[in-house]
Amino acid sequence: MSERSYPADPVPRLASTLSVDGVSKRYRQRGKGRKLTVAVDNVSFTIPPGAAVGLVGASGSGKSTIGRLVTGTERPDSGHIRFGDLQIERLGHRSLHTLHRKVQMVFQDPYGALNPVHTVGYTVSRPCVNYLGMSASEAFDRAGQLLDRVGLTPSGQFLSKLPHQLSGGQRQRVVIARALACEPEFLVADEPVSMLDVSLRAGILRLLADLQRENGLSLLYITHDLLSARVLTDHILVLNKGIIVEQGATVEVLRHPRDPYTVKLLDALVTPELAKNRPLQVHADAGEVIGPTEDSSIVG
Ligand SMILES: Nc1ncnc2c1ncn2[C@@H]1O[C@H](COP(=O)(O)OP(=O)(O)OP(=O)(O)O)[C@@H](O)[C@H]1O
Repeated sequence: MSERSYPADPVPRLASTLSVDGVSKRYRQRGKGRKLTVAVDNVSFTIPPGAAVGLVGASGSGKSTIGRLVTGTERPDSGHIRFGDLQIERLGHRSLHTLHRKVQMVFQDPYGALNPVHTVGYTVSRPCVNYLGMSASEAFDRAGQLLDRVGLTPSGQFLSKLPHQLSGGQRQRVVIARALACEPEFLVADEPVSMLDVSLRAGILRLLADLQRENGLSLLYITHDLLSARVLTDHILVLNKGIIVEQGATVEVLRHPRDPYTVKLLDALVTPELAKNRPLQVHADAGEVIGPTEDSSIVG
Protein backbone atom coordinates (compact mmCIF):
# COMPACT_ATOMS: atom_id res chain seq x y z
CA MET A 1 0.00 0.00 0.00
CA SER A 2 1.21 3.50 -0.65
CA GLU A 3 1.32 5.86 2.31
CA ARG A 4 -1.12 8.19 0.67
CA SER A 5 -4.64 7.53 1.91
CA TYR A 6 -7.95 8.73 0.57
CA PRO A 7 -10.55 9.12 3.29
CA ALA A 8 -14.22 8.63 2.53
CA ASP A 9 -14.89 12.16 3.75
CA PRO A 10 -13.76 14.57 1.08
CA VAL A 11 -11.47 17.47 1.86
CA PRO A 12 -13.67 20.59 1.77
CA ARG A 13 -13.10 22.49 -1.46
CA LEU A 14 -14.59 25.28 -3.44
CA ALA A 15 -17.33 23.82 -5.59
CA SER A 16 -18.90 25.31 -8.67
CA THR A 17 -22.39 26.12 -9.90
CA LEU A 18 -23.62 24.87 -13.28
CA SER A 19 -25.59 27.52 -15.16
CA VAL A 20 -27.41 26.72 -18.37
CA ASP A 21 -28.73 29.86 -19.98
CA GLY A 22 -31.03 29.96 -23.02
CA VAL A 23 -29.50 26.86 -24.62
CA SER A 24 -30.83 25.41 -27.87
CA LYS A 25 -29.66 22.52 -30.02
CA ARG A 26 -30.98 21.37 -33.38
CA TYR A 27 -30.00 18.34 -35.45
CA ARG A 28 -30.31 17.79 -39.16
CA GLN A 29 -32.69 14.89 -39.79
CA ARG A 30 -31.01 12.07 -41.64
CA GLY A 31 -32.23 11.69 -45.22
CA LYS A 32 -34.60 14.66 -44.90
CA GLY A 33 -32.61 17.41 -46.62
CA ARG A 34 -32.52 20.58 -44.59
CA LYS A 35 -35.20 19.55 -42.11
CA LEU A 36 -34.12 20.08 -38.50
CA THR A 37 -35.13 18.44 -35.24
CA VAL A 38 -35.22 20.84 -32.32
CA ALA A 39 -33.76 18.65 -29.56
CA VAL A 40 -33.37 21.38 -26.93
CA ASP A 41 -35.26 24.66 -27.08
CA ASN A 42 -34.15 27.69 -25.07
CA VAL A 43 -33.50 25.77 -21.86
CA SER A 44 -32.27 27.50 -18.70
CA PHE A 45 -31.53 26.10 -15.25
CA THR A 46 -28.97 26.30 -12.48
CA ILE A 47 -27.52 23.55 -10.30
CA PRO A 48 -25.78 24.87 -7.18
CA PRO A 49 -22.92 22.92 -5.54
CA GLY A 50 -24.07 19.73 -3.86
CA ALA A 51 -27.59 19.75 -5.34
CA ALA A 52 -29.17 16.62 -6.83
CA VAL A 53 -31.36 17.50 -9.78
CA GLY A 54 -33.47 15.16 -11.89
CA LEU A 55 -34.02 15.78 -15.60
CA VAL A 56 -37.05 13.73 -16.58
CA GLY A 57 -39.05 13.29 -19.74
CA ALA A 58 -40.23 10.75 -22.26
CA SER A 59 -38.01 9.25 -24.93
CA GLY A 60 -36.87 11.88 -27.42
CA SER A 61 -37.58 14.83 -25.12
CA GLY A 62 -33.95 16.01 -25.28
CA LYS A 63 -32.55 14.71 -21.96
CA SER A 64 -29.40 13.07 -23.29
CA THR A 65 -28.70 16.03 -25.56
CA ILE A 66 -28.63 18.27 -22.46
CA GLY A 67 -26.30 15.73 -20.81
CA ARG A 68 -23.91 15.97 -23.76
CA LEU A 69 -24.09 19.77 -23.82
CA VAL A 70 -23.27 20.23 -20.13
CA THR A 71 -20.34 17.82 -20.34
CA GLY A 72 -18.94 19.63 -23.38
CA THR A 73 -19.34 16.59 -25.63
CA GLU A 74 -21.45 18.71 -27.99
CA ARG A 75 -21.82 22.44 -28.45
CA PRO A 76 -25.12 24.30 -28.33
CA ASP A 77 -26.34 26.27 -31.36
CA SER A 78 -27.13 29.16 -29.03
CA GLY A 79 -27.03 30.00 -25.35
CA HIS A 80 -24.37 29.66 -22.69
CA ILE A 81 -23.29 26.92 -20.29
CA ARG A 82 -21.01 27.81 -17.42
CA PHE A 83 -19.46 25.62 -14.75
CA GLY A 84 -17.64 27.77 -12.22
CA ASP A 85 -15.25 29.84 -14.31
CA LEU A 86 -15.40 27.51 -17.34
CA GLN A 87 -17.57 28.65 -20.27
CA ILE A 88 -18.30 25.17 -21.52
CA GLU A 89 -19.46 25.92 -25.06
CA ARG A 90 -16.16 27.65 -25.81
CA LEU A 91 -13.76 25.09 -24.40
CA GLY A 92 -11.03 23.67 -26.60
CA HIS A 93 -9.52 20.22 -26.21
CA ARG A 94 -7.13 21.15 -23.39
CA SER A 95 -9.76 22.98 -21.35
CA LEU A 96 -12.18 20.09 -21.78
CA HIS A 97 -9.63 18.02 -19.88
CA THR A 98 -9.91 20.57 -17.04
CA LEU A 99 -13.70 20.33 -17.22
CA HIS A 100 -13.68 16.54 -17.11
CA ARG A 101 -11.52 16.59 -14.02
CA LYS A 102 -14.49 18.31 -12.36
CA VAL A 103 -17.48 16.96 -14.29
CA GLN A 104 -17.78 13.22 -14.88
CA MET A 105 -20.40 11.11 -16.61
CA VAL A 106 -22.05 7.74 -16.07
CA PHE A 107 -24.03 6.49 -19.06
CA GLN A 108 -26.69 3.84 -19.40
CA ASP A 109 -24.62 1.22 -21.16
CA PRO A 110 -22.03 -0.32 -18.82
CA TYR A 111 -21.15 -2.79 -21.60
CA GLY A 112 -20.14 -0.16 -24.13
CA ALA A 113 -18.53 2.13 -21.54
CA LEU A 114 -15.65 -0.19 -20.64
CA ASN A 115 -12.76 -1.12 -22.90
CA PRO A 116 -12.97 -4.92 -23.14
CA VAL A 117 -9.18 -5.42 -23.14
CA HIS A 118 -8.45 -3.34 -20.03
CA THR A 119 -8.60 -4.80 -16.54
CA VAL A 120 -10.80 -3.18 -13.92
CA GLY A 121 -7.68 -2.01 -12.08
CA TYR A 122 -6.31 -0.29 -15.18
CA THR A 123 -9.66 1.31 -16.05
CA VAL A 124 -10.25 2.76 -12.58
CA SER A 125 -6.64 3.82 -12.00
CA ARG A 126 -6.19 5.69 -15.33
CA PRO A 127 -8.07 8.86 -14.30
CA CYS A 128 -5.93 9.05 -11.14
CA VAL A 129 -2.84 9.13 -13.36
CA ASN A 130 -4.30 11.38 -16.07
CA TYR A 131 -6.13 13.90 -13.91
CA LEU A 132 -4.51 13.73 -10.48
CA GLY A 133 -0.93 13.05 -11.57
CA MET A 134 -0.49 9.95 -9.40
CA SER A 135 2.13 7.32 -10.08
CA ALA A 136 0.84 4.01 -11.48
CA SER A 137 1.24 2.23 -8.13
CA GLU A 138 -0.46 5.02 -6.16
CA ALA A 139 -3.27 4.99 -8.69
CA PHE A 140 -3.68 1.23 -8.38
CA ASP A 141 -3.99 1.51 -4.59
CA ARG A 142 -6.56 4.23 -5.05
CA ALA A 143 -8.45 2.05 -7.54
CA GLY A 144 -8.71 -0.64 -4.86
CA GLN A 145 -10.15 1.87 -2.40
CA LEU A 146 -12.66 3.06 -4.98
CA LEU A 147 -13.79 -0.48 -5.76
CA ASP A 148 -14.35 -1.07 -2.04
CA ARG A 149 -16.37 2.13 -1.92
CA VAL A 150 -18.68 1.08 -4.75
CA GLY A 151 -19.27 -2.31 -3.17
CA LEU A 152 -16.92 -4.45 -5.28
CA THR A 153 -15.33 -6.23 -2.34
CA PRO A 154 -12.86 -7.61 -1.70
CA SER A 155 -11.40 -5.23 -4.26
CA GLY A 156 -8.35 -7.48 -4.77
CA GLN A 157 -10.59 -9.98 -6.53
CA PHE A 158 -11.86 -7.40 -9.00
CA LEU A 159 -8.73 -5.44 -9.92
CA SER A 160 -7.45 -8.04 -12.37
CA LYS A 161 -10.80 -8.91 -13.94
CA LEU A 162 -11.82 -8.00 -17.48
CA PRO A 163 -15.27 -6.51 -18.21
CA HIS A 164 -16.62 -9.74 -19.74
CA GLN A 165 -15.99 -11.48 -16.40
CA LEU A 166 -18.42 -9.14 -14.61
CA SER A 167 -22.21 -8.90 -14.41
CA GLY A 168 -24.00 -5.81 -15.71
CA GLY A 169 -24.42 -4.37 -12.22
CA GLN A 170 -20.75 -4.95 -11.41
CA ARG A 171 -19.73 -3.23 -14.64
CA GLN A 172 -21.85 -0.22 -13.78
CA ARG A 173 -20.15 -0.11 -10.36
CA VAL A 174 -16.78 -0.08 -12.16
CA VAL A 175 -18.01 2.78 -14.36
CA ILE A 176 -19.08 4.69 -11.23
CA ALA A 177 -15.72 4.02 -9.54
CA ARG A 178 -13.92 5.33 -12.64
CA ALA A 179 -16.11 8.44 -12.64
CA LEU A 180 -15.23 9.11 -8.99
CA ALA A 181 -11.51 8.47 -9.47
CA CYS A 182 -10.59 12.06 -10.35
CA GLU A 183 -12.60 13.41 -7.40
CA PRO A 184 -15.14 15.29 -9.51
CA GLU A 185 -17.48 17.97 -8.19
CA PHE A 186 -20.31 17.11 -10.53
CA LEU A 187 -21.73 13.86 -11.84
CA VAL A 188 -24.01 13.52 -14.85
CA ALA A 189 -25.76 10.14 -14.69
CA ASP A 190 -27.73 9.41 -17.87
CA GLU A 191 -30.18 6.53 -17.29
CA PRO A 192 -27.53 4.67 -15.25
CA VAL A 193 -29.82 1.75 -14.40
CA SER A 194 -32.08 1.44 -17.42
CA MET A 195 -30.04 -1.35 -19.01
CA LEU A 196 -29.69 -3.32 -15.78
CA ASP A 197 -31.84 -6.12 -14.54
CA VAL A 198 -34.70 -4.74 -12.42
CA SER A 199 -33.40 -6.61 -9.37
CA LEU A 200 -30.09 -4.69 -9.51
CA ARG A 201 -31.39 -1.19 -10.06
CA ALA A 202 -32.18 -0.22 -6.47
CA GLY A 203 -28.67 -1.15 -5.30
CA ILE A 204 -27.04 1.11 -7.92
CA LEU A 205 -29.46 3.96 -7.22
CA ARG A 206 -28.78 3.73 -3.50
CA LEU A 207 -25.04 3.72 -4.16
CA LEU A 208 -25.37 6.88 -6.26
CA ALA A 209 -27.47 8.53 -3.54
CA ASP A 210 -24.90 7.65 -0.85
CA LEU A 211 -21.97 8.85 -2.95
CA GLN A 212 -23.73 12.09 -3.83
CA ARG A 213 -24.40 12.84 -0.17
CA GLU A 214 -21.08 11.68 1.25
CA ASN A 215 -18.90 13.36 -1.38
CA GLY A 216 -20.98 16.55 -1.58
CA LEU A 217 -21.30 15.93 -5.32
CA SER A 218 -23.66 17.87 -7.52
CA LEU A 219 -25.76 15.45 -9.55
CA LEU A 220 -27.71 15.76 -12.78
CA TYR A 221 -29.74 12.56 -12.92
CA ILE A 222 -31.25 11.96 -16.35
CA THR A 223 -34.14 9.53 -16.49
CA HIS A 224 -37.57 8.76 -17.87
CA ASP A 225 -38.40 7.21 -14.48
CA LEU A 226 -40.00 9.68 -12.09
CA LEU A 227 -39.87 7.21 -9.24
CA SER A 228 -36.12 6.82 -9.27
CA ALA A 229 -35.82 10.61 -9.57
CA ARG A 230 -37.84 10.83 -6.36
CA VAL A 231 -35.30 8.66 -4.57
CA LEU A 232 -32.21 10.44 -5.86
CA THR A 233 -33.07 14.11 -6.30
CA ASP A 234 -34.25 17.17 -4.39
CA HIS A 235 -35.23 19.20 -7.42
CA ILE A 236 -36.70 18.13 -10.73
CA LEU A 237 -36.86 19.53 -14.26
CA VAL A 238 -39.54 18.10 -16.55
CA LEU A 239 -38.62 18.20 -20.22
CA ASN A 240 -41.11 17.88 -23.08
CA LYS A 241 -40.00 18.26 -26.71
CA GLY A 242 -36.87 20.11 -25.66
CA ILE A 243 -38.68 22.57 -23.39
CA ILE A 244 -38.68 22.61 -19.58
CA VAL A 245 -42.40 22.57 -18.87
CA GLU A 246 -42.23 22.30 -15.09
CA GLN A 247 -39.66 22.41 -12.32
CA GLY A 248 -39.54 22.54 -8.56
CA ALA A 249 -38.86 20.50 -5.45
CA THR A 250 -39.13 16.84 -6.50
CA VAL A 251 -41.64 15.94 -3.78
CA GLU A 252 -43.86 18.91 -4.68
CA VAL A 253 -43.79 18.26 -8.42
CA LEU A 254 -44.70 14.62 -7.90
CA ARG A 255 -47.45 15.40 -5.39
CA HIS A 256 -48.92 18.39 -7.17
CA PRO A 257 -47.91 18.30 -10.82
CA ARG A 258 -49.07 21.44 -12.61
CA ASP A 259 -48.24 20.72 -16.22
CA PRO A 260 -50.45 18.21 -18.09
CA TYR A 261 -47.32 16.49 -19.44
CA THR A 262 -46.04 15.80 -15.90
CA VAL A 263 -49.48 14.43 -15.00
CA LYS A 264 -49.25 12.13 -18.03
CA LEU A 265 -45.80 10.89 -16.98
CA LEU A 266 -47.11 10.18 -13.49
CA ASP A 267 -50.22 8.47 -14.77
CA ALA A 268 -48.05 6.18 -16.86
CA LEU A 269 -46.26 5.04 -13.71
CA VAL A 270 -49.27 3.85 -11.79
CA THR A 271 -50.69 1.50 -14.39
CA PRO A 272 -50.73 -1.95 -12.79
CA GLU A 273 -48.35 -3.44 -15.37
CA LEU A 274 -45.67 -0.83 -14.82
CA ALA A 275 -46.07 -0.69 -11.07
CA LYS A 276 -45.72 -4.45 -10.86
CA ASN A 277 -42.42 -4.44 -12.71
CA ARG A 278 -40.76 -1.66 -10.78
CA PRO A 279 -38.42 -1.96 -7.85
CA LEU A 280 -40.07 1.12 -6.35
CA GLN A 281 -43.67 1.59 -5.30
CA VAL A 282 -45.90 4.63 -5.48
CA HIS A 283 -49.09 5.56 -3.68
CA ALA A 284 -51.25 6.75 -6.53
CA ASP A 285 -53.30 9.07 -4.33
CA ALA A 286 -50.60 11.26 -2.77
CA GLY A 287 -47.78 10.74 -5.25
CA GLU A 288 -45.79 9.50 -2.27
CA VAL A 289 -42.99 7.19 -3.25
CA ILE A 290 -41.74 4.35 -1.13
CA GLY A 291 -38.64 2.36 -1.83
CA PRO A 292 -36.31 1.16 -3.17
CA THR A 293 -37.09 -2.18 -1.67
CA GLU A 294 -34.00 -4.27 -2.34
CA ASP A 295 -31.06 -4.62 -0.05
CA SER A 296 -28.37 -2.11 -1.07
CA SER A 297 -25.70 -4.63 -0.18
CA ILE A 298 -26.57 -6.56 -3.32
CA VAL A 299 -23.64 -6.32 -5.69
CA GLY A 300 -24.97 -6.56 -9.20
N1 LIG B 1 -26.93 13.08 -33.17
C1 LIG B 1 -28.20 13.28 -33.52
N2 LIG B 1 -28.56 13.42 -34.82
C2 LIG B 1 -29.85 13.64 -35.16
N3 LIG B 1 -30.86 13.74 -34.29
C3 LIG B 1 -30.58 13.58 -32.97
C4 LIG B 1 -29.24 13.35 -32.53
N4 LIG B 1 -29.25 13.25 -31.17
C5 LIG B 1 -30.53 13.40 -30.78
N5 LIG B 1 -31.33 13.61 -31.86
C6 LIG B 1 -32.77 13.86 -31.84
O1 LIG B 1 -33.02 14.86 -30.86
C7 LIG B 1 -34.17 14.56 -30.10
C8 LIG B 1 -33.82 14.46 -28.63
O2 LIG B 1 -32.99 13.29 -28.47
P1 LIG B 1 -32.37 12.86 -27.05
O3 LIG B 1 -31.60 11.62 -27.28
O4 LIG B 1 -31.67 14.02 -26.45
O5 LIG B 1 -33.70 12.56 -26.21
P2 LIG B 1 -33.86 11.71 -24.88
O6 LIG B 1 -34.91 12.38 -24.08
O7 LIG B 1 -32.52 11.54 -24.23
O8 LIG B 1 -34.38 10.32 -25.42
P3 LIG B 1 -34.07 8.82 -24.89
O9 LIG B 1 -34.65 8.77 -23.50
O10 LIG B 1 -34.81 7.97 -25.86
O11 LIG B 1 -32.59 8.65 -24.92
C9 LIG B 1 -34.74 13.27 -30.69
O12 LIG B 1 -35.72 13.60 -31.64
C10 LIG B 1 -33.55 12.64 -31.37
O13 LIG B 1 -33.94 11.84 -32.46
